[in-house]
Amino acid sequence: MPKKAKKSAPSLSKTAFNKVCRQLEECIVGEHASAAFVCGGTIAIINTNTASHEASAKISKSKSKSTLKPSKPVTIFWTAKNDDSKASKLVLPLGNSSSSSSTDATTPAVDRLSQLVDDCEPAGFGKGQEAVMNLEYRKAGKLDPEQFATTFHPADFGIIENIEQVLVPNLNEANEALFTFRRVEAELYKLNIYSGPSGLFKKHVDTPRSKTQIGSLVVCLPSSFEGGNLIIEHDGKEADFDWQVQSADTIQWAAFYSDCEHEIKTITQGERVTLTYNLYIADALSGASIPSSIDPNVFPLHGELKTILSMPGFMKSGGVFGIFCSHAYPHTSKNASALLPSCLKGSDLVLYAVMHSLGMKVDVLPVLMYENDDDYNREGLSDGSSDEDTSYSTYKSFDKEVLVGDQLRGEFYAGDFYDDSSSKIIQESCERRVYKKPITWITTPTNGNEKIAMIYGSYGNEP
Ligand SMILES: O=C(O)CCC(=O)C(=O)O
Ligand SMILES: [Fe+2]
Repeated sequence: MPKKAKKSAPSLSKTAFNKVCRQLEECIVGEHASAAFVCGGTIAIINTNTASHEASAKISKSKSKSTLKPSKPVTIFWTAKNDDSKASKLVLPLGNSSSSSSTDATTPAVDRLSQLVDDCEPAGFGKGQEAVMNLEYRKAGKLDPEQFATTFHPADFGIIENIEQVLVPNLNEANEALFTFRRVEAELYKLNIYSGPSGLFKKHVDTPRSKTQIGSLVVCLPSSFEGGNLIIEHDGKEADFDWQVQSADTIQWAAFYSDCEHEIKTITQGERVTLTYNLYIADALSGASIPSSIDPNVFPLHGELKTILSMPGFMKSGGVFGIFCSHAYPHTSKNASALLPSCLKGSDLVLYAVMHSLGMKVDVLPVLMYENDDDYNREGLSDGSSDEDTSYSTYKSFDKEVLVGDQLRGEFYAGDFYDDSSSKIIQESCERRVYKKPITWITTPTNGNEKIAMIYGSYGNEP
C-alpha cells in the first residue's frame, strides 16, 4: 500500500471525465425537458340571469386550471368602418341578457358580431423583413388597439400573476436577489377574429417588439366556434389548447414565451374572437417587491450538479462549460447584456440560477457560428490513458468550431466575421470579440435552437 498520502485527487482520465460530462449533460437535458413554456386557464362568465354566487361556487369546483373570479360579459367598443361617427358596441357572449341593454339594442347581437367581423382589416404577418398578406398562411381579421376598447383586462382576473409565477419566477438565493425583482406587464396588441370555415394562422413565432419582450398572451373571448386549436411547441414538446368546447360561454387564455413556435388550426365554424397582448419584463414598482422564497437549491438539478462538481479531480484547475440555451432571445441591443439575465426563460433561468448559486460565474453569450454537421454529437475519442487537464475541451467534438462572441452587443452579427469581402479592420475587431477560452461543450443545440434561428428568418406575426 502506498504510504504517501495524496494532497489532492488526480485529474480524471479522459474516459472518466467524459462520463462525468455525460452525467452533467443528462441533468441539463432533463431540466430542459421538464421546464414549463406555456400556461393557461379559463374564466367563467357570470350569467346575469342567475345569482353570481352560484357561478362562483361552480367555478371553484371546476378542475385545477384557473379558478379565479368569474367575469362579467365582455363589451367591445369600436368605430364602424363606414361611419366613424358611430361607435359600435358588442357584448360577448351573444345572447347574454346584458347585451340587450346596449344603446343600439335594435340591432340583434349576432348582426353586431358580423359587423365587427366586417369592420376588421385583414391581418398580415411577417416573412423575414417583409410584411406579407397570404390567406393560405394567415386568414384573420384585426383591429389595432387604437381602433377599439374593451371592458376586459387580464389583470382583473389574476392572469398576470399566474403568468409571473409560471413563466417569470423570481429565484433568490437565501433572500439575496439574483436579479432585480421581475414583474410582467401586458400591453394590448390586437383584436383578432378568425372566422369559419377557413380562418387559420400557420406556424410562426411572435416577433419581439422590444428587448424586454418575453411572451405573448392570447385571450379567447366567449363566442362559439369549432376547430381553431392553438398549438404551441418548444424543444420537441407540444401544448394543445382546444377551446372549441367551451367557446360559447367561457373566456379562455394561454400565455407562452414568444420564441415558441405556434399555430392556429383551421376554424371550421363560427367566430374565434381573441385579444392578444405582448408580455414584457418590467422591474418592480418601487416598494412593491416581494422577496422571493424560491431558492434555486429547491431544484433537483441543484443537488445533481453539486454532486458532479464536487467529484474529486473533476476540472481540478477550473474551466469553462458551454451549454446551449433552450430559448431564443432578442439580444442585439446595446444594453442586451445588462437586460438578459432578467429576461431568461424557463430552463435557461433555472440553469442560470442553479449554477450561480453553486458559485459558478455564468455568462450569456451569442453563438456566432454553429454548423449542424452529422458528426457534431460524437464524443471526444479517448484512449483512457491521459491524465492531462488540457484534455478537457474534448467531451463534445464539433467538426467545425463553434464560435462564441465575448459579449452580447448591438453591433455584433455573425456576418461580420464570415464575409470574405470584409475589410481588415472589421475582421480584426471581430477577432477581439470572439470568446477566447477553451470551452467544454456539455450540450448540443436542440432541434429547437436550430429551428428557431430558421423561423426568425422566416415566419413571424410581424416583419
Ligand atoms: O389566437 C391565437 O390563439 C394566437 C394568435 C397568434 O399567434 C398571433 O396573433 O400571433
Ligand atoms: Fe402568434
